[in-house]
Amino acid sequence: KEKVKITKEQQALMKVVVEAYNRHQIPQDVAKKLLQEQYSEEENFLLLTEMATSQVQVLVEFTKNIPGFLSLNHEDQIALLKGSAVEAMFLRSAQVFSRKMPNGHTEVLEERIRKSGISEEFMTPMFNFYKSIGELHMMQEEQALLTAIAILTPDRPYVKDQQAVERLQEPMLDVLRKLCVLQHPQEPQYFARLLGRLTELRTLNHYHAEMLTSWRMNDHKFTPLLCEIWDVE
Ligand SMILES: O=C(NC1CCCCC1)[C@H]([C@@H]1CCCCO1)n1c(-c2ccc(Cl)cc2)nc2cc(F)c(Cl)cc21
Repeated sequence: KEKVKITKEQQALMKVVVEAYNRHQIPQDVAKKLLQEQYSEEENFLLLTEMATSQVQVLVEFTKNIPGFLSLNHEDQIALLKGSAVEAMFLRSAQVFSRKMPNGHTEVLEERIRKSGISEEFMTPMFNFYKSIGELHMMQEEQALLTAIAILTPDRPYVKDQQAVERLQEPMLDVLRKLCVLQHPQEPQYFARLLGRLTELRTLNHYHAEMLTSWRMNDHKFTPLLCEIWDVE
């Protein structure tokens, strides 16, 4: 049985990505806000657009710290950010939802989100994803690497030099694979399950614009940054 070993370079790569991920947290805790009180549909929509806007800014800062990203062709940097921003937002929402909370808090959180104004039809796919992320009990290293791997997806629309993106994504996949083997020796399929979540994330991509425009309220206002990043307005 070959001994899996993380090399010095891979340790260094992981350290850079995890530190960048932890440095760029979402400012105020949206879960705490939602647990404190029940907001109206308009207030929930405003909360989401504010949180999502600040998350995009955080995502850009995180991405700039991914080794090699700033050496990519500039149009490709934009294409990768635009292509992954919604997935990163759902991935972060799933991680927030899956955090260990005092008894009953997750149920309150789920209830508040179900009543926040999102159309019924999107609840099942969204919460199925949140629960499948929760079942993985991901470590922060795995969360950071998975987010970096999602950003460095070579086949996003409009990416010209896909090979250059693959050359950045592969080392991340290698170190994540080794980390999964070392941290979850009883679960040989754990790495494959993690990557399977990225496939599930892409399906949420299809829904996100409709989730927003079908929010139970009139006159949906988006920030200019969200209009850029999300296919709305
Ligand atoms: O603000 C949210 N998420 C931010 C986004 C940036 C990163 C941090 C988390 C939303 C809030 C939920 C209440 C209604 C207003 O939206 N949200 C979504 C969500 C995301 C996309 C759509 Cl279209 C619909 C709902 N899922 C969440 C799961 C959670 F656990 C928590 Cl705490 C909040 C969550």
